Amino acid sequence: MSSIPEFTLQNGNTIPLLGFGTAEYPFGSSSETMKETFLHAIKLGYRHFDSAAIYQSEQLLGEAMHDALNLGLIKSRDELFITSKLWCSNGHHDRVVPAIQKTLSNLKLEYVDLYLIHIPVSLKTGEIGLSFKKEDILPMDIKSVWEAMENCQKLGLAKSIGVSNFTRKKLETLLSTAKIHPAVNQVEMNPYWQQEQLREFCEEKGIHITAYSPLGGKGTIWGTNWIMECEVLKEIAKAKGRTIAQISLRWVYEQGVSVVVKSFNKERMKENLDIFDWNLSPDELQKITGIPQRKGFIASEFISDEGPYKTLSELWDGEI
Ligand SMILES: NC(=O)C1=CN([C@@H]2O[C@H](COP(=O)(O)OP(=O)(O)OC[C@H]3O[C@@H](n4cnc5c(N)ncnc54)[C@H](OP(=O)(O)O)[C@@H]3O)[C@@H](O)[C@H]2O)C=CC1
Ligand SMILES: O=C[C@H](O)[C@@H](O)[C@@H](O)[C@H](O)C(=O)O
Repeated sequence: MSSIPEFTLQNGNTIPLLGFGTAEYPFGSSSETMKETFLHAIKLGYRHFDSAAIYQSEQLLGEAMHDALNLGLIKSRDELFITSKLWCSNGHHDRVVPAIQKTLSNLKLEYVDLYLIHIPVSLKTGEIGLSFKKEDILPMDIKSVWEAMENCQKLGLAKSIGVSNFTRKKLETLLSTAKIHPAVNQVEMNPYWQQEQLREFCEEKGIHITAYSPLGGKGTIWGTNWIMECEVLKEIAKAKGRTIAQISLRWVYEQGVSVVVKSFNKERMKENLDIFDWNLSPDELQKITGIPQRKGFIASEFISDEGPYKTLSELWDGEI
């Protein structure tokens, strides 16, 4: 069984540097086999699980954890690092604590290790889903939503709190009033979207980055095939006797961030864990740094002629 290195967050809590993504699109489509997949992941040595209210994976993750305890795969819940996320429809001050309480009841846990604002956009509707109306889109009131996130930590419902898909500008807004600093910003990061500037800013502020879609999210509505079809990565993989997925994951890991990768296939779940006892050469790293940059996940469903975000540049504060 592989042992996954950990990183100590600025609040002293530790996060395993490789985590298991639980988002399978369409959400809810694999619920019959999901629990077994999560249990198998625990058997293989995954300890960090990345969930979200919108993924419909919380309940099955909760059941898998329960089974893992009963089977003796883990001795206590504390051996796991569980992340979940606040969906946009709950991105309002008074909906945050009830939302984490619902998440905890789905997971059958007393606390999550990390609770994140999923996307810095709010929706008027109370429903968790992607089929919202354009007129429901609102800019998030970051100050009041973050205050409620801080309450989640103060109440012991989350050991750490953080954000996801936050640009530098939105982090600056948040930091200007935050009493508890975000421990993590979970963002897209892979050889096609290396996030150099955001990483530099977050490092300065002590905010740990978790990379999502490290393989480009191949096969999802938000992802692309760019990584898995990349010639530069293909060549490096061939020369090293590794797979493209392993090269991409190793590159992300070598940047000093944590990474969450999703595979529900037993062989690939094992393959993705095998990235710790070898490394990329300076020449290989340089070739990857030279890959022209393009962002895969653009969240175009939040763009509307009526606003608040009329263009991608407005939504992403000029970063794309
Ligand atoms: N905060 C946010 O907004 C976001 C967070 N996330 C989180 O990050 C996780 C990972 O990102 P995600 O977008 O799912 O994409 P990934 O980059 O992890 O890619 C997942 C896809 O790659 C396939 N795959 C996995 N491993 C391999 C391999 N070794 N070889 C070939 N194909 C492989 C998977 O298929 P298969 O299962 O068949 O192996 C799946 O189709 C998510 O599950 C979620 O938890 C993701 C997007 C946005
Ligand atoms: O976490 C995964 C993704 O963020 C996903 O939940 C959203 O990206 C959603 O598909 C969207 O397009 O807004």
